[in-house]
Amino acid sequence: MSDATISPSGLADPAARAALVAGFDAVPGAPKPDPILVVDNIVRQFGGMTAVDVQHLEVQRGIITALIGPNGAGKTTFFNLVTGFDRATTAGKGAHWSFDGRTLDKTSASSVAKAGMVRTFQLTKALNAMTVIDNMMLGAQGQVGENLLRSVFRPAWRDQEREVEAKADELLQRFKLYEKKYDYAGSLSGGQRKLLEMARALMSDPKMIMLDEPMAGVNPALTQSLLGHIQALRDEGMTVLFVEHDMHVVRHISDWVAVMAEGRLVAEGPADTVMSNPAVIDAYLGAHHDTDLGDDSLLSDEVLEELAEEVAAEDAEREAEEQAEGLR
Ligand SMILES: Nc1ncnc2c1ncn2[C@@H]1O[C@H](COP(=O)(O)OP(=O)(O)OP(=O)(O)O)[C@@H](O)[C@H]1O
Repeated sequence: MSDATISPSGLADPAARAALVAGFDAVPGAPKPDPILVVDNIVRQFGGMTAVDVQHLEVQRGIITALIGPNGAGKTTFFNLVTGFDRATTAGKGAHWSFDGRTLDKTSASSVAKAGMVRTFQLTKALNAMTVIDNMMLGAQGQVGENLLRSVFRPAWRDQEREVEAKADELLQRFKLYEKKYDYAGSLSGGQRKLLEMARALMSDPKMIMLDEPMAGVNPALTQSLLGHIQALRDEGMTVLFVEHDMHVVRHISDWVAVMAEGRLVAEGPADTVMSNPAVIDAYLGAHHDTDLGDDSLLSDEVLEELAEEVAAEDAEREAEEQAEGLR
């Protein structure tokens, strides 16, 4: 570890974080002083379509990194691959990724979670039909044994269960869900479910948490609360990697931003730098994606002119086609 890396108490000090990220090159695949996740040559094809082709990515320990990109860029597929929920087309053919120094290429999803890298999922129907506390207990599966039912017959299990429940209670208090402990997860609001997903992920004491669109469908008041929780986790020393479409959120909490487009990593850097990077603007506009990049100044005269030219060219092409049709 270099001197620029995190202190045991985490990177709560904004100046320390700014100093740390100032040391990274703002280029795709940039090396970092103390990466917790290192990915090489991870490719995923579906039929003839390449959904992910990431040649090298390092995620720095102890900070919040946002993974952004237009719809279909491959962000969720990338999450699935590194967490063992999907298999790279290059598996066994040069794909390599390691977490906290441990190779994960051939590791199952549950082993990845045990290694300390957890991701959130939308609550499925099955989980909606369970109570909040049962969801939490499920999040701790690795601790009470691979198979909860089998564990029932172990004498030590009851004690362990009590310990795990105490931990669940603590997390539910922290995420303001304790009053809902015995409610069905399906009865929670969208925002509360996001909080539950996060709380459940924390049951396994991860070193890194991966959040897939944590703010989607959350009302503004709860968004603030979720953002606060994410920042608090980082301040306590956890590494956060999150996918998000809301660029205001990305600007607000990210220490570093990685950008994917058409499966590839196309840019990296601090939020302000990345969002004014022409490759990023192209990726979003080129995908005809109407994402608000969170800063109207991005729509410079130059960009507006380019857009007007593109629209005019498309109109002219359409007119020419219509005329040709008319002549037939
Ligand atoms: N199981 C699958 N079978 C076939 N194609 C898939 C599958 N999963 C993803 N894809 C395709 O791979 C590409 C990347 O999808 P992915 O969901 O990873 O993108 P994303 O960046 O997460 O998009 P969004 O922001 O819209 O969630 C898309 O073109 C998608 O249609």
